[in-house]
Amino acid sequence: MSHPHNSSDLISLVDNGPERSILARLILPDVVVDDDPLEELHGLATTAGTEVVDELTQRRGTPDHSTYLGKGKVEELRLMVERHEAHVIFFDNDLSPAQVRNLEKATHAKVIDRTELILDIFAAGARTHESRLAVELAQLEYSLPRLKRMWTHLSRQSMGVGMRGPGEKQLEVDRRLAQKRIHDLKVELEKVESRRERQVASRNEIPTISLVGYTNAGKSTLMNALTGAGVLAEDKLFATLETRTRRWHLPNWGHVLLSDTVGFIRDLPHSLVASFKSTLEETRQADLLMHVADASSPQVFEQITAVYQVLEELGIEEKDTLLVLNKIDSINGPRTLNRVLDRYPHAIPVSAKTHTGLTPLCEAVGAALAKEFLDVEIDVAHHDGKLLAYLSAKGKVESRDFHDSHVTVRVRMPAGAMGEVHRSAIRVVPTQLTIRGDGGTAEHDAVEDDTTQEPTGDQASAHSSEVA
Ligand SMILES: Nc1nc2c(ncn2[C@@H]2O[C@H](COP(=O)(O)OP(=O)(O)OP(=O)(O)O)[C@@H](O)[C@H]2O)c(=O)[nH]1
Ligand SMILES: [Mg+2]
Repeated sequence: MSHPHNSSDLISLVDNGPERSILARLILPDVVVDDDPLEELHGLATTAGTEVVDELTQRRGTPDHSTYLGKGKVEELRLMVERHEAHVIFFDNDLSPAQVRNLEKATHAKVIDRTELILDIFAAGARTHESRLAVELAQLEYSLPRLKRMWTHLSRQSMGVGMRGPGEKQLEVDRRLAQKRIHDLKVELEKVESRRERQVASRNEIPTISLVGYTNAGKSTLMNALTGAGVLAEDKLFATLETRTRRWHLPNWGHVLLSDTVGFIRDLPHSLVASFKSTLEETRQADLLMHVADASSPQVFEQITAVYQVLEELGIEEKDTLLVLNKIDSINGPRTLNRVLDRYPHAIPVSAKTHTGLTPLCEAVGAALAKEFLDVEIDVAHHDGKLLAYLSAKGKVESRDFHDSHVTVRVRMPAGAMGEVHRSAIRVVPTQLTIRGDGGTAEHDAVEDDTTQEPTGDQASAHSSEVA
């Protein structure tokens, strides 16, 4: 037995190499797949830190009741596990607790379904108090009906830091305790949510734009290209798990706030979407969404649809949205791009990497904001303190000129707040404001002021500069 991995459990615990994983997917008849139906799962498996050693797919009318895949395929999986000494099998599908148990018994490997894998990635990447609460809640809600512990990596166990979210604790707590913890987490998250809601709302005089999109579409790269911010952008799924808001000087417009946030994925676990509500507060309150899609992906249409589905689930699909087709530098031939533009003629092609198309993008953002905000000169009676306060609260006041009978206020107002202005003002005239800068020299000042957003761990340095 010379193979280093042909060893007892004890030795494999001190083996710090990546866990070996096998990918599996059942393709049901109504599912359209391209040449590589396991590409996304492969990305998830490597993001989770495992080494993919083999893969298997099966087309079938319905899943098998007890083992999800058919008997022959389960036997194939068992042989693969044996041959590669694999630790874990990832399924691109969601499995019932009984199916997981039966598959684990038949293959002698850990079986992780798609939801659990995504939860694991979020748990490993969560850096802030807020996102940790959200992930722990989602993991507990997933594991409660199963009363199982979440998957932990061998390497992490051996390093003594194997706990992700509820992790080992889950084994010890009974159902009642888990329910109590879920209750407490919900209460805590509600507090965080309402604090965040107030905080984001307090910046409402500055137009806010939120980047949304499928994971790995290039949102963070675009944020960096537009604002010069140094947010983390990586070729891995869910590189961003928290919201970062930066000041962005939009040419011919002035300062706006740009938020980069967590990416979406198809079949994103519902519990996760719900618990990420506070992390997505900037997106919920944004004046405009920039939906970034990877135009070079063969799955671009499915990904765009998946993003709209998650937005709908969050109740924010009604917003003004600009579709941005990113990565046009890596599209082979204009036909692929035209195929997307045929379906989405108003989309804006860019490359965040080579900075192509950023000028038309800025123009489109300015035009979209112009529909939402008005630059106006308003004459207000001296005694109308209420209206003066309203203008300061809702708009961005540029100047006040005091005259004998009235005050002339030059202000940028959200279109939706103009009703009250027209009711009380002496006179309202549209103007073209010259928006002044904010005094700062850097165009990418961070605006985050949330004390709960304390980065910890190995990404601390990447994030610390953003807490203002
Ligand atoms: N070729 C090409 N690659 C790009 C472009 N924009 C981003 N990328 C690459 O795509 C990968 C993902 O980029 P990110 O900016 O991290 O994507 P994201 O949407 O923020 O991803 P998550 O935060 O993980 O959801 C990185 O490897 C980038 O270098 C582009 O315009 N062209
Ligand atoms: Mg990102």
